[in-house]
Amino acid sequence: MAAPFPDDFLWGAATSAYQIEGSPLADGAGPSIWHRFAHTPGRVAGHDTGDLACDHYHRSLEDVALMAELGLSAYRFSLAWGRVLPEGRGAVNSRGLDFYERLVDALLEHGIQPMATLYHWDLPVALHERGGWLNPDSPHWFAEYAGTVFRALDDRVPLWITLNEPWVVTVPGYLDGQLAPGHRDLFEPPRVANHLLLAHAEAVAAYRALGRHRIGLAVNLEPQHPASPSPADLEAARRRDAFINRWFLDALVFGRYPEELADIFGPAWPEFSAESLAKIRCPGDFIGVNYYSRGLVRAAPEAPPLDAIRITPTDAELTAMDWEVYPEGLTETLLWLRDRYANPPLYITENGAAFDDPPPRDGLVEDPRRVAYLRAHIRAAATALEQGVDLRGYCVWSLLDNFEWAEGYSKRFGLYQVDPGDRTRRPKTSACFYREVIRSRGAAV
Ligand SMILES: N#[N+]C[C@@H]1[C@@H](O)[C@H](O)[C@@H](O)[C@@H]2O[C@H]12
Repeated sequence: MAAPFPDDFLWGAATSAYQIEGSPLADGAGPSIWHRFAHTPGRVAGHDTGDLACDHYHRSLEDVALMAELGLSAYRFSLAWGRVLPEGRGAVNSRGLDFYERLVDALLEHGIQPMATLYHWDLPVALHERGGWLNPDSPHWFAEYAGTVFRALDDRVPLWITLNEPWVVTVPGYLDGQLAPGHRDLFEPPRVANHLLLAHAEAVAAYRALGRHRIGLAVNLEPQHPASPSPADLEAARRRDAFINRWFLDALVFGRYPEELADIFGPAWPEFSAESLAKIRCPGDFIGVNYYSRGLVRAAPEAPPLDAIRITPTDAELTAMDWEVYPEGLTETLLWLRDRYANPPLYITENGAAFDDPPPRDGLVEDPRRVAYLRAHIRAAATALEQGVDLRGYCVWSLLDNFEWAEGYSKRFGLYQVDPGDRTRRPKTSACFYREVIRSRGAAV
């Protein structure tokens, strides 16, 4: 196929600190809520923790060499807040910053653009004990942390993401309790979400003070399709679209929350002042899109507060996460962003799939289903590009099999398999496929 991807299109892979680094308390680092959550019995499958993970903290240069072999032009990673500021505020841990400076310098030496995420869910415990994202001071804490990192790295990091998936921080973290900090409360999520948006805005302001212009926020998006044409299912899909797709982006771009949220949360939805709404209006310089699948939605009065649930289709291919393989939903999502938010610059900051990969044979792991998934989704991205979407990059989730949050190490998204024993990295055929895609600038899909 003719490759619509421009020569400066960024081909990347993505990871996050707690999921790959290991050594969460090494060299003066302070514990995060994920360190505490993973060490709480019953919270993570198989009692897995991020204590070792992929041991990236000691193998980062080896991993940069793998990225160079792939021919990546970008690498998206996150910084562990507690490595930089062990108490979340105040004293800087220079050994923590040194780790990230070495990583960034190695990436640049290999011609790989660093794309740094400031927050990928690992809030320092010291701040959580002060109320965490429920505390009205949390945006100021985040801006202090962001400013510390900008001053140390902004001369070498061209692309910044403030928050990864604030919706996941808010809903699994504070509404249904599946992820750290594991709260289950109807009144906390609206306040947490508002503080996250204020934190994003304060970090962007700190960044602008440096005179730079390539900062955004990464959101999880999935088109919501009614399971049937019934009015109840149509209404349920609309509500879930507001709840997942529009909650944060409408706030960032328009300075207002979708009206459905007041219906969904009822008395738990606060009255936000015009001043507060004006402060969260901060679209940044691009939108990061994390896309995995769509939502097939039916009305569910038995599932408050949304009264809608995502169902698993019986006649579709599913990943190991029981997510439908639905590449056309990526095109739909990118076109929706183009039309709703006036064609903003976009990066696909995560796209990938978990499958139950076989053991390696002669040092290679055969993963044809992941190859097919990536091929179909890169093609879907190309279709959106050809329709005028300002798409500037694509990152596979993930470079390495890693700690998949509450699923532990049971779900594997990597281009490289990580040996559960000695953490040896072994390429999968999807890594070979992606290397060819990058070499051909997308023509090989
Ligand atoms: N689940 N899943 C895979 C992947 C997760 O590993 C990332 O940390 C998140 O940003 C996002 O949820 C997507």
